[in-house]
Amino acid sequence: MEQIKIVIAGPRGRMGQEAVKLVNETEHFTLSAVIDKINDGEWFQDQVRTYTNPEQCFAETSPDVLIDLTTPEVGKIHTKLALEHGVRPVVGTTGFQEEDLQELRKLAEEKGIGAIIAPNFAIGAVLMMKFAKMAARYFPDVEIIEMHHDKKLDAPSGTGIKTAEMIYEVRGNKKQGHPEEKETIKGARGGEWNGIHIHSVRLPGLVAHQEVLFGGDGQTLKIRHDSYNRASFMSGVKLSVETVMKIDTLVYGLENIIE
Ligand SMILES: NC(=O)c1ccc[n+]([C@@H]2O[C@H](COP(=O)([O-])OP(=O)(O)OC[C@H]3O[C@@H](n4cnc5c(N)ncnc54)[C@H](O)[C@@H]3O)[C@@H](O)[C@H]2O)c1
Ligand SMILES: O=C(O)C1=N[C@H](C(=O)O)CCC1
Repeated sequence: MEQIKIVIAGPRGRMGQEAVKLVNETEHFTLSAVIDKINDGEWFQDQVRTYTNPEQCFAETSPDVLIDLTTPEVGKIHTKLALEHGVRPVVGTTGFQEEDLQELRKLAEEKGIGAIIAPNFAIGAVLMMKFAKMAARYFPDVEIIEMHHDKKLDAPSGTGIKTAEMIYEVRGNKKQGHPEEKETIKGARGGEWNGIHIHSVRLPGLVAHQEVLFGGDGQTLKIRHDSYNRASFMSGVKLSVETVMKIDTLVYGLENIIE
């Protein structure tokens, strides 16, 4: 199998550390360099050079793929720079808006290279979203409760937003609850996107969890996924790296690349 040369941005982070392990343990993956916000020019784990300047990194190491696991603002910059340098981004970083996706898709297509932005790499989470989309056809009343560790920067989570988008595709906009309901404490009903309420819980001890709660006449349906560690995301990262080499547009969401 042909070697895929990979740069990882955010290699010291919770996800970055797992991604480094994945790349080192996968025979046809090679780590070319890492991009960090500190340690410019230093060796990373006695293995590859650290760059703080992504453009210099891409120019000097000519990788095939960038795996970005940083922060919402940094991730957007890295993804754009990667595409401009002909490097295929696999992005787990969350916080991308619709207009970011549009701009990046245009850039990927102009360059004729693939890009994958996946709010959740865990296969179980992707199935949870697909099942939620199926259920929404029969249960249009739904609320999303996403629960994450308390170091998370963005709320709602990328997964929460993606789930709402997938439900919206079949259900459309719908006002839920009492037409005259009023919040006596601001935010009590969570965030709302096209009538879908998303509640964000942040607690120490959690990793990444989500429940999609449907209600109908005399019944409820709960679809829940739990990631107990970051290894749960790595088979999705591996699949994304392999797939991004074969496509020539931007794919948003792993549900579009798994059967
Ligand atoms: N798609 C998924 O399945 C999935 C799963 C878990 C986390 N995430 C997302 O991945 C991102 C990272 O999560 P985490 O828990 O690993 O966070 P983290 O805070 O542990 O790691 C982020 C890392 O990015 C680094 N960083 C910050 N600025 C940088 C810069 N300018 N250049 C290079 N590196 C920089 C930080 O030093 C840190 O090590 C978040 O956006 C999170 O929401 C996605
Ligand atoms: O730990 C995080 O941060 C996670 N973020 C993703 C999201 O925002 O949906 C997915 C799971 C973990």
